[in-house]
Amino acid sequence: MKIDGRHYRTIWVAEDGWSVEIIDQTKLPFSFETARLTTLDDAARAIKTMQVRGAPLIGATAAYGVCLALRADASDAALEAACEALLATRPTAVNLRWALDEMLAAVRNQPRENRVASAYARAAALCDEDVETCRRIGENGFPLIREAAERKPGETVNILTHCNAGWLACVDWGTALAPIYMAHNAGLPVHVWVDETRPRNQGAALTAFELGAHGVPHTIIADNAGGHLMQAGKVDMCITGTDRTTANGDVANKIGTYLKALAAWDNGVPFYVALPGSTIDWTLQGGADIPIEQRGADEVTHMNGRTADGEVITVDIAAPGSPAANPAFDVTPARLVSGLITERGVCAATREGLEDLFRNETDMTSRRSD
Ligand SMILES: CSC[C@@H](O)[C@@H](O)C(=O)COP(=O)(O)O
Repeated sequence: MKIDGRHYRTIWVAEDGWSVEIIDQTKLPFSFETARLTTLDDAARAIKTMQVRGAPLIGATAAYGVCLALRADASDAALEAACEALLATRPTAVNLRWALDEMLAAVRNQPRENRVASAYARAAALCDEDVETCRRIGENGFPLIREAAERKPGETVNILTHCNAGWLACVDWGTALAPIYMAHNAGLPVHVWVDETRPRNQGAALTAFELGAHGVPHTIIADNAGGHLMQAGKVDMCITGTDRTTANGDVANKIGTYLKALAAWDNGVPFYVALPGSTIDWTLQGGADIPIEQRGADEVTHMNGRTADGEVITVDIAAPGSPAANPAFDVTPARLVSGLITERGVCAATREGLEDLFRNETDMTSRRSD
């Protein structure tokens, strides 16, 4: 997508042909900065500290992390150690394990002297595939918005989203936001309610930033406002992303997604979840088994912001000394999900729905656990 007229992906190989550049998302929305990754540790740190985040982008960064590790040491032991280190960075998004499996499959049987080139080729292909996958998610979700527009001619379609599942969370386009970009580009009148998404504010900071950069009308709301807006008839549909979807259609996504799905259910508002096939964990039969990342209490007790002087600072917002808990994701049961928007089409959030679209993948288990 474009920033100030220049097209960016969220991750790319630098002009030197080997180091990896990312958009540093910890600096957004106040400044647009890129960062350079030159080692495995850089890549692991970028994922852990959320310079890059969002399920598909975590996978893409891990793929390049393997490339950087192999440049230093292309042995089997180093390859295994790199995958272990990257896998340990964040537990919930299954795209991380998927991407590492893809990288292992691409390089494991190669002679050492070929491994670096094979790794870079596979990582680049993974990124290209992610762009195409997200574009197709956009195409497949677009008719849902068009149909909503047809039901209220001349009026704006209001879509609520949670967290950031836009191009900043992927390599380009996004998942939940891709259909919205397609609808906006096609001239449909869309408006997005952007949940601020405490504690890290991915909605207020990232979703609002990228929608604004693309000229999509949007309004940031406090996380607790969605239910009220739905009761007032001001939400036509919700679309979110997901970090892991289990074989029965349960979806893990940023904390607070479940409450939005409950409110949508109670108000008869369609609740769609957009995802690439790489986000499906066929090894899990239900959401209760999804590992939920527990992040630092400081993210709850503190907030980043910019002062009137333009300085970006962190401030305390909680009673000093009070403990805080920070589960970063929750699970929305499949029964609350109106449909899953994938690169292969839209399906019911059921085992049958997913298997119909991804028949070839249903026997897929992690290559690492073979
Ligand atoms: C296309 S991204 C889907 C999810 O990864 C996204 O909605 C989300 O929850 C991201 O969480 P984050 O903690 O910012 O990585």
